Amino acid sequence: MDKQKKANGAHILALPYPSQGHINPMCQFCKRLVSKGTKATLAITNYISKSTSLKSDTVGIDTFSDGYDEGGFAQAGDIDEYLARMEKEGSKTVAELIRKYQVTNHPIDCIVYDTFLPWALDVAKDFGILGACFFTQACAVNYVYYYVHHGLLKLPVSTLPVEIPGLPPLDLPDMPSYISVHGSYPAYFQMVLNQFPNVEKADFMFINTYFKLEEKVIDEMTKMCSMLTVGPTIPSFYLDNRIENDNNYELNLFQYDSTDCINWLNNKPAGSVVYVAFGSMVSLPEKQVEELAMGLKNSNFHFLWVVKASEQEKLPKKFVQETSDDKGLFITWCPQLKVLSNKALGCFFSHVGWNSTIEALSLGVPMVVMPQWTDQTMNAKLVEDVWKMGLRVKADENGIVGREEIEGCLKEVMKGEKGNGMKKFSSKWRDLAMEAVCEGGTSDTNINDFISKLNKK
Ligand SMILES: O=c1ccn([C@@H]2O[C@H](COP(=O)(O)OP(=O)(O)O[C@H]3O[C@H](CO)[C@@H](O)[C@H](O)[C@H]3O)[C@@H](O)[C@H]2O)c(=O)[nH]1
Repeated sequence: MDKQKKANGAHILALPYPSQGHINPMCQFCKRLVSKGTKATLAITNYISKSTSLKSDTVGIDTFSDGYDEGGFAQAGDIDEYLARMEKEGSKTVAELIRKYQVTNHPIDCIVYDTFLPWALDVAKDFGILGACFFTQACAVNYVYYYVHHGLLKLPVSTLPVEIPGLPPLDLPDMPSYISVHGSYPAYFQMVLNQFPNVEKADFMFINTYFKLEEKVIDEMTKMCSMLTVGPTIPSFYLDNRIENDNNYELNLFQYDSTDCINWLNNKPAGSVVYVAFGSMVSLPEKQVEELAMGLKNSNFHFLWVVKASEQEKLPKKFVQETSDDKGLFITWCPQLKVLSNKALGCFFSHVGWNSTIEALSLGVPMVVMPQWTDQTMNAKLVEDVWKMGLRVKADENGIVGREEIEGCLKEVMKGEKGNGMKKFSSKWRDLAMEAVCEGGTSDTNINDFISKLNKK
């Protein structure tokens, strides 16, 4: 490396899976690296770049092709086709990106790639640069997939509960849905197992969790592959506040105006509002939307409900008329962290996507959880039985959660005795999240070690 290049410090190229729940943590991880003197460029797809106006003040943004420049996943329609073409086109266009930077004063030293895109490691190795994988989801979830990938847990599951070191005994509904409903979503299931075949060849393995949150399972999994916890990857303002102007997710795939909802929250008494949101992918059946609406209405708490534009017509009209304004507010997207950290918040009614979960843990907000699929079912188990900061609603035989169940769980968490215990646990997880990212904390130390190894190369 020549002198000029060395003086510029290391440059990493970050490659998230192109969805909101993967772009957010990867971009935040990049911001941490930048705050410690490393240059970071985050690659989004051509389609996302064309259809949004994403920009970041600190992280460079560049593009690659997933093979569907006119519509992304929706253009492909089929996940098998999407992943296959993304691997083919992505490998080519990420290589082009690296070549582009090679002739500048900031050549790429390392690709930090999402474990959902394991082919990126081959691209890194072809160029003789470092490859670091980044697991977005909880360690517990990934350990179950690891077990399946290595044949340590045979499917369909024949003996219950499943015993895996570092985890509580697991019944079927406690595991990721691809396992409990064996044969469901085969392409997605293959994708989560495909995180593992080449993982040992990665130079670093990062995971978006924090040590004290998943201590036992991290210790177990680390015996097999040496994971470095780097989470929670949420804006610094909400935890250690060491990074200037890092108070929001910058790369939003959904447009929104936050003024109204924050003003609305600011006028509500402390702990009085239920925040309802289901991340970027879940689409609830109309019957479930109706039961949720009635459960909220009957519980009589204030609520702030994120209903994406594509879902709005499922809302019962009478309910919207009766509750709009003072009792409830409907929005199509919001700055979730600003909402979760508002004093008016009492609890988070969530689908338990991993980002929403780790955000609630980091901000000390108790949850009522209604998992739908993928990792969410296992996250729900952890929230209720391991971290004890939330309640999981129970569905009927048709998979619908009724209004009484929703009302009962909301009342318990907001006002009940169990709710008081959950609030205490929530504060504990918040303190430990803070500790992990503050100077000398486990995540901070892992990030520092990575940077010093990177700079020595
Ligand atoms: O109004 C909103 C709603 C959400 N968010 C943010 O969007 C992200 C949503 O992520 P997550 O809670 O993980 O949900 P999904 O978008 O549904 O994430 C998908 O990807 C995750 C990571 O793989 C999985 O854990 C989930 O199950 C899967 O649905 C979070 O950072 C939220 O803060 C907002 O900013 N505003």
